Amino acid sequence: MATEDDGSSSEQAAPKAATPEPAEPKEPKEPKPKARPLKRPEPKPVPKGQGPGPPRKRVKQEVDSPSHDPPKVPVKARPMTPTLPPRSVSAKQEEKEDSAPKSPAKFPRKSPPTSPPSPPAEPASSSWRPDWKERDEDKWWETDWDRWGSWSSRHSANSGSSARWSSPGSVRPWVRPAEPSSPPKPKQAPRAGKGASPPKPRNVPPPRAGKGGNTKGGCKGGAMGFKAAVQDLSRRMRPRRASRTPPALHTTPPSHTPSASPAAGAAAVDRLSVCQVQAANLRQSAQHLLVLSSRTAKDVTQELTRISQDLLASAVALGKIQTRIIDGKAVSTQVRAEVKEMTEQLQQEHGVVPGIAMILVGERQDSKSYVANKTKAAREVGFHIVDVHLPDSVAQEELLLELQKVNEDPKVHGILVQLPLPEHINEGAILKQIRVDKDADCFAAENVGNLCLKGGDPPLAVPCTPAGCVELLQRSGVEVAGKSVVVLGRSNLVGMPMAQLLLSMDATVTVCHSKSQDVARHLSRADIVIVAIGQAQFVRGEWLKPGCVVIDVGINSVADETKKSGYRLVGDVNYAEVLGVASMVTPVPGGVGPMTIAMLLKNVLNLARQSAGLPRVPLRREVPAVEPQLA
Ligand SMILES: Nc1nc2c(c(=O)[nH]1)N[C@@H](CN(C=O)c1ccc(C(=O)N[C@@H](CCC(=O)O)C(=O)O)cc1)CN2
Repeated sequence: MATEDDGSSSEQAAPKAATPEPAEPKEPKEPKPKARPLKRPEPKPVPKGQGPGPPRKRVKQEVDSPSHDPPKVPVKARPMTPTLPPRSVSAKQEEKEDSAPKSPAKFPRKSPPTSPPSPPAEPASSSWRPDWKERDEDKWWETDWDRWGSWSSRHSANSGSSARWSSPGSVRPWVRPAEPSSPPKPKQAPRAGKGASPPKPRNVPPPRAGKGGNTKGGCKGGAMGFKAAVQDLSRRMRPRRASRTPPALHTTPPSHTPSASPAAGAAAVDRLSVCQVQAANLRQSAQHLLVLSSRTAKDVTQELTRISQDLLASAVALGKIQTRIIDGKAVSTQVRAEVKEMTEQLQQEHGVVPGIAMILVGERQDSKSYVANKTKAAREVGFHIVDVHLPDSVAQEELLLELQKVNEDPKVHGILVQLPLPEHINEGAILKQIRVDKDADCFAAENVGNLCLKGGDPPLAVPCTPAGCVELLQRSGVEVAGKSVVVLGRSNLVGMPMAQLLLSMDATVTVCHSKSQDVARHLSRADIVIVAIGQAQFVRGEWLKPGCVVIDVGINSVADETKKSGYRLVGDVNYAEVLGVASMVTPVPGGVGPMTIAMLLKNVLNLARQSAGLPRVPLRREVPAVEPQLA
């Protein structure tokens, strides 16, 4: 895709200076589970410290016209300081929210329990479904502000794929706890050689009268056809030479080596075993469906969903899930190209050039690098740029004065104060002074409030990183409405607004944080997982529900002697383990990070449009839903 220098690759960005109180990546103390053989060496936590760059004495305020001057902070100027590796972006936020020291036990590294407590009874779908049918026009994400409606429904589904998830019969059930099985009873073994549960036979619930008065043993609209089909499925699933005791799933993933060696032979047996268990499970599922055919369509749909989950688990065990890598760099390039086009149009048709003020305080290498990349990206799309760089030692009043200037500058439509600010500056007091209609990051209380309010005004901008995550999901064809989403982290920058955004898109959102119990259990039920906790490679593959979508917001450095810099960037998710389990994952670097910058540009464009009385541009392109891919 694009080769343009967007500052999003690890080559382009400068190493990030550490903060005085760095968040150490908390690596597991427990031994790793036996099965999924991971050759990845444990990264050593890197000592972090404050970047030693001499504080600048000058106050720089430069006005940059589009496509003229080179960046004020050269992108390639990145002193490689192995002892000053980039620190986690989200860690700092998490530090701020929880003053108490974190204990690794708060995010325990352990397998999801095989028998979690029974889920609460699912509410009748009609009583809790959002009023999406009436509110097709309220999907603010892809509509003009003028058509703004209830915040709760503004993302509501109006597409076929959404309806699929919202219809009464297709409400995705909770992942069931393990239940005592009836024969054939395969010996249970961890998924893909790890602690998770393989498909398990379920107890058949006693038949009951179906809703809608259909008590005669049939779903509405063709029970006999369905029954016959299930019988046929059951017959076809029956093993030709059924073994009395189905073999257990093996604890190692099947090998793909040619079958000449004894090891390959053993691997083939492994694969055969897995297939046999899978067939046994399917056969039992079909039998179960036979019983369920006397029940309601909802029961049957739930059972079908469970079967598909079991199939996904089997696919994981067989090494058959192909995890799609969501290319944030490519998507961000696309978004920036769209912003550029719309900027040109805005200038031609209305004579408005979007203007952004970037306020950077201090000499943190990471902040300097991000601001340099933002400046470069803003220049590329044709924005007017005001670049303010203040020394570390700047007084709060002086910073406020600079802020006042850009607040009053009519050429500036969006203001960005790069975070974090030095310790002696009251961050909240500064952010409060940004004019709400120039709040490019959606930090202002009014904008944050509107993000949360049902039926309130729309926020004038959307928080950049969460908006980037949503954009990645949408452009990857991932439907959010009705899905179970777990957000790990509750920072003001990512976790909190992310959860609100997803809630407004009709997701069922669970927020886990440093005080949450049994994070793995929450994760094992999530269709979509968004991780922003600032702990290197914290989320394990075995915790995840097969086929889920993983968005990794973390940026952490770990020591890597093979690199010239002495470190490399990793996310909050154990990427290697997630491959083959999740249906999609964002990499680090090259995932969410570049989207943060692209969405900032989009925010500023929209602020400029709104300042001219124009509606904001749609944030979304319709894309077909993507199902998990099997190899
Ligand atoms: N005012 C703000 N401050 C901060 C924000 C923010 O959204 N507004 N977010 C973060 C930092 N950030 C943007 O400012 C940011 C972080 C990471 C990236 C990025 O492109 N990362 C690359 C890797 C970069 C590297 O090699 O170091 C990637 O993930 O691929 C962009 C922006 C805190 N402050």
